[in-house]
Amino acid sequence: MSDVICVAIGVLVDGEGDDVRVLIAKRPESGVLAGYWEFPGGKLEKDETLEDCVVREFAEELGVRVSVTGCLKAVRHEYDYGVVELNPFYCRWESGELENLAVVDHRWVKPNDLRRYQFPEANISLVERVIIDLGGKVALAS
Ligand SMILES: Nc1nc2c([nH]c(=O)n2[C@H]2C[C@H](O)[C@@H](COP(=O)(O)OP(=O)(O)OP(=O)(O)O)O2)c(=O)[nH]1
Ligand SMILES: [Mg+2]
Repeated sequence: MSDVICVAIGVLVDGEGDDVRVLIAKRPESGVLAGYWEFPGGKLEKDETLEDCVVREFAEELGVRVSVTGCLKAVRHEYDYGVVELNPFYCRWESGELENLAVVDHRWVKPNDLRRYQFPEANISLVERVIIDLGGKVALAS
């Protein structure tokens, strides 16, 4: 069996209660999962922690510095090009302004509206988890 592609992704959360929003980004129109909406992130590099990876990817893809506030359960999914392990983290914004550096679009969406966007198959259970986590008045670790 070929190696698992290890990926760290971030659910960047802003606001609280009824005003809570999460950031989603649109993948480029070429390459793997072209044009799908996603949580920003990417492949783990050598000698890097998953948390460092997600922070680096937000800087590279969207030009912002984020910090990790929590983690979600990892999910594995088999695509035709290989098995991907998504390691998701809750993040919060620290500094910088969002720019579409390596994504083609980004949006702040209400958790309940996430289902309107086309995410990769691997994200389906994760999207439901995020809606549950952010749907209540539960304060995220800060
Ligand atoms: N970033 C991200 N990747 C996802 C998500 N869901 C999902 O199945 N993937 C897959 C697509 C890819 O096979 C893999 C991560 O890919 P990526 O294209 O973001 O990797 P990367 O940023 O390191 O990009 P590159 O260096 O290969 O250009 O995970 C998601 O929500 N976010
Ligand atoms: Mg990426």
